[in-house]
Amino acid sequence: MLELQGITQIFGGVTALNDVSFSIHADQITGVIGPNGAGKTTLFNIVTGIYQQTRGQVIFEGSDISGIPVERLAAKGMVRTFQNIELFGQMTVLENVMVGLHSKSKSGLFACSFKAPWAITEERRIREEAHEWLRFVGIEQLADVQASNLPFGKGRMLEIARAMACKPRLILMDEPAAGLNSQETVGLAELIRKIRDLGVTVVLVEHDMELVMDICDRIVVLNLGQKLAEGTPREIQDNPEVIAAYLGDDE
Ligand SMILES: Nc1ncnc2c1ncn2[C@@H]1O[C@H](COP(=O)(O)OP(=O)(O)OP(=O)(O)O)[C@@H](O)[C@H]1O
Repeated sequence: MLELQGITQIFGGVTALNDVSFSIHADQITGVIGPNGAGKTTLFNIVTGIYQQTRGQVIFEGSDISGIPVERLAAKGMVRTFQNIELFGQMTVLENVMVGLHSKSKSGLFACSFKAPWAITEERRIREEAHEWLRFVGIEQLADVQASNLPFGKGRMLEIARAMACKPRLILMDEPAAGLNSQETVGLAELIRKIRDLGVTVVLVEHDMELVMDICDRIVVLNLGQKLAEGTPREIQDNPEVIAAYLGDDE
């Protein structure tokens, strides 16, 4: 579904990624892990068009998407969430999801703002669909709250609802558990599984090893800008090189 081929990223004198290749399989949850500075965020930024890699190719469903900006990737079926949640703070929770749906609707924001009859029906449909996504992530009761007033954990759920409203085939999540308490992290794990079970491929960069080992079907380990290992959670946990470079740090 997504293939990274020989990705190299050099910033000035720093080689952040050095010839990294791996594939993301459809309908699976893949975790990208590694110590601080391993190159995880850089890799996400390359896949989502924020950085243009020095060398290598990013292939999504058979076509090269290198350098395509994130807004255009959503139309191709790929969305991402950010480590620092990015919401429209002055809008309500519901409106934050509706914005994403409007950008895909036939009538668009212009017709809606002039209340054309077909746009009113469309508006009703979009509102209902937005409610469904809020229900899906478990925050429907907060639909009318201003987004800037949301507690952090709920904001993260909203960001995921908004991304899912784009009906992606692939969702990339940058440290989705960062800042969540343990109860919220359990809820996040359930939600990520539910997303996978809808047939959406999930890739996450994450530091919470318990979460990664619990939910991922596959794990890719980066270290010092290179791929150190890939495999199932069990294979990764038993890999001596991974233990030495990373997992062993906690012991
Ligand atoms: N825009 C940039 N300019 C220069 N160097 C950068 C830039 N972005 C990242 N780097 C360097 O590239 C390397 C990889 O950084 P990156 O943020 O991708 O690692 P990471 O695995 O995401 O780390 P963390 O877990 O701390 O978020 C680091 O040495 C970092 O200092």
